[in-house]
Amino acid sequence: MGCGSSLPDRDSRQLGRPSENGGQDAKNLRVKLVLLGDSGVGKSCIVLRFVRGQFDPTSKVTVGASFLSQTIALQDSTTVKFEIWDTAGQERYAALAPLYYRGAAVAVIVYDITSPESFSKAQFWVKELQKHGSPDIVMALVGNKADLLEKREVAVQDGTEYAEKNGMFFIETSAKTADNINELFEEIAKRLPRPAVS
Ligand SMILES: Nc1nc2c(ncn2[C@@H]2O[C@H](COP(=O)(O)OP(=O)(O)OP(=O)(O)O)[C@@H](O)[C@H]2O)c(=O)[nH]1
Repeated sequence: MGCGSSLPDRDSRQLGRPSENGGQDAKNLRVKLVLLGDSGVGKSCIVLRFVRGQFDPTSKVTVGASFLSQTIALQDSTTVKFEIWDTAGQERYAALAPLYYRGAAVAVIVYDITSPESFSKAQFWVKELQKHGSPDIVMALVGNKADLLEKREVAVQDGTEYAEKNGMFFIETSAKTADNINELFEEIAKRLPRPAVS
């Protein structure tokens, strides 16, 4: 289960079913977020860094999917509770992905800046979500492992341009150094549609 392998049972469920959104008001948002991307790009490590502030260099592959939640407070005193579904990137689990992205308000599509194949796979997931995801889904494109600069094979500009063309937010992160991890989730939180106040 990747970087999630060291998580306590209380918060981690393998092969669980996603829950529907709900239980939110204008000041306390609750959003379902799904992470998609090739195996090994660092999805589990991004979640572990965001939720626990940890990094596991011996991270193992995710089986099925795992679930974690984390709440952040924004400057306008809004809180956002992210219900995070970290999907398995291995091809054998691809058919399960719709279970996790269906009804998701946010999709974070991750590639590894040292792997052009993972960038192609990210584009596959963007197209899949454009066809089958919620029409108003907020999508973020993430180039992870930004600490491996000397091994970079995907230019920043390629990520930026692809994201712009597809109406996505783009950021490069490092789960290893924590660079831009909190910023990723804060930026997503700012872009969420706010529920109408009655
Ligand atoms: N240098 C570097 N290594 C990273 C980073 N993020 C993850 N890794 C390493 O990349 C490998 C895969 O990370 P995971 O988080 O398990 O990858 P995943 O995308 O969840 O993979 P699946 O579970 O198979 O879908 C592990 O060895 C991590 O230690 C990063 O930002 N920098």
